[in-house]
Amino acid sequence: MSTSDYVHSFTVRGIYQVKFLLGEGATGSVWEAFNILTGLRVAIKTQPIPVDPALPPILPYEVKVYDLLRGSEGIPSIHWSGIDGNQQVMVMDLLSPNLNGLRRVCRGTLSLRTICMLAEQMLARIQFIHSRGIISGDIKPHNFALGSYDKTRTLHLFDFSHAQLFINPSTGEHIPFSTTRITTGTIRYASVAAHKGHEVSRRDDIESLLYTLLELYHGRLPWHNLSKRRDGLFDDHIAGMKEGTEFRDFLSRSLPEFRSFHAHCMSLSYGQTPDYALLRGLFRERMGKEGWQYDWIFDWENGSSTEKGTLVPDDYVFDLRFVERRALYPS
Ligand SMILES: Nc1ncnc2c1ncn2[C@@H]1O[C@H](COP(=O)(O)OP(=O)(O)OP(=O)(O)O)[C@@H](O)[C@H]1O
Repeated sequence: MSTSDYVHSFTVRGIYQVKFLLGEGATGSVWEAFNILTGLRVAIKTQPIPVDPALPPILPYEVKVYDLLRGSEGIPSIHWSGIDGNQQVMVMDLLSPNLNGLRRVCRGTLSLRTICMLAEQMLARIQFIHSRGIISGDIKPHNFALGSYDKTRTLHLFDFSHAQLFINPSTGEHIPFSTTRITTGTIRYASVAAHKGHEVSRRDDIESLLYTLLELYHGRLPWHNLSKRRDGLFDDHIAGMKEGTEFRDFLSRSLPEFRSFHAHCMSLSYGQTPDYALLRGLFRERMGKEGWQYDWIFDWENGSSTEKGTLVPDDYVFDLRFVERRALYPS
């Protein structure tokens, strides 16, 4: 993070004082701020109003999705949204660093115990959004984070800029299958069907969750280097790897839980409801077998007791903004 990230200082609606830049994504910038009346710390996502009025505004779309998901555990609350100056703005609950940053703090990989606890909450979040007729379209470590204040044990799912309804609200029916879709989301975690331009459904979120968990556990996926390219040159190659022997070999060297997870993903047809309980059961069973408790104390809080420890010395101020900037633009 460069020093220039700290000199930005502006208020939103005269109430929220921005402190610093938390991160930047494809659709906007996210800032940490506080309410000058109450002191409450919040996150603010901003996006310049498109110069061309024909361009669809993405942030108001995301606000609508949050509206449909309002009030549930593990989904950040929106405090205010609208236009301030020349920006679209969304004021939301402040979250902790995302799982990609935390994996890096833990020297690149997370323990199986932490993976099992995360899987429990990740599946609950995904099942919830699906129950509201929404698919994320962008399940990845970067879009999960623990909360702040009294929610530091609750994993949140956020960033719904790629979300879509899979149920047509007027007919109540599943959107029809098609094969002309442009691949959206993040290539590294995209499902094979998404690579092929097939319309996505709940199974694709679940397949992306498998890649997410595998990366958190192993530190990298077989197509890691290829997926760093931003020009899309290797996208087809990555799709081939996901279906090919390289990934099957990778899975055969991995845990039986992930192999069963993968088998379930492959068994799902378009429009079919995933068996969330079956998937949760895989990790619950492992927790039981190992005699582990769901205490929600994750690797990054307990570095001293794990063999490899974390990258953060005990006396260091726990500030992951420095880690995250590199995570967004990996070398
Ligand atoms: N509520 C929040 N609290 C703390 N950090 C947040 C919050 N929302 C987003 N961030 C961080 O800000 C960065 C960008 O956020 P986000 O992923 O929402 O943006 P985006 O433009 O939609 O990104 P993408 O390119 O993944 O679509 C990420 O590092 C994320 O962890």
